[in-house]
Amino acid sequence: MWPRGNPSFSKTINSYAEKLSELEKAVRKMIAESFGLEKYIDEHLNSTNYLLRFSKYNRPNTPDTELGLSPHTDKSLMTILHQNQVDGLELQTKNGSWIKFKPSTPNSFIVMTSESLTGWLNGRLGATYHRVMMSGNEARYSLALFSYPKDGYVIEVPEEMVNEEHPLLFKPFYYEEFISFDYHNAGQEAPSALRAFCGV
Ligand SMILES: O=C(O)CCC(=O)C(=O)O
Ligand SMILES: [Fe+2]
Repeated sequence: MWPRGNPSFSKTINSYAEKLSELEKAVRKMIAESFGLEKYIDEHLNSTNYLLRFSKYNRPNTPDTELGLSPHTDKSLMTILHQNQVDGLELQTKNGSWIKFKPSTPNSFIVMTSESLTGWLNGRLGATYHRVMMSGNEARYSLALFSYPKDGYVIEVPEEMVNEEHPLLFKPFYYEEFISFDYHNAGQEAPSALRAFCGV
């Protein structure tokens, strides 16, 4: 888009991503604490990379509602989404119904748990199944920050997460191998690519 670069845009986006990654870390720390996993937090947070994705969804070609993005779970640890004033994100509840995400203010974010976090927590938090549905006359813009484990970091269920009530669900895995598996087995999306990849 900018063959000679755009330092000012790049600086703004970098500082946005930096702040958002702090939010992501704070939430992941709270989740880990709620499961008594304090001793793993520093190592976990320090072995994370981030990716910020910009998306534009054109307004639908028809007066009806159109699919903007197919239902899926993200493969990351967590995803934080921020959008313009045009809604469209929908989340599936446990009973299979879809609910619309309505940000309470233009500055609201939504934090979603994704498959790699499910893997680390031995399934104790599910991955959010979500999609984008477009209606109306305006384009939708969204920014998604994905957190994911660095190459070479083994995601292994902590022993504290395994007991009689919660038997081990996942073998240790590398994120990069999981992504590659998912890429080559796109049909395995639902219910869980992770289960297909490294389920016990
Ligand atoms: O645009 C959105 O709200 C959702 C984007 C999304 O689900 C994704 O990029 O994985
Ligand atoms: Fe997604």
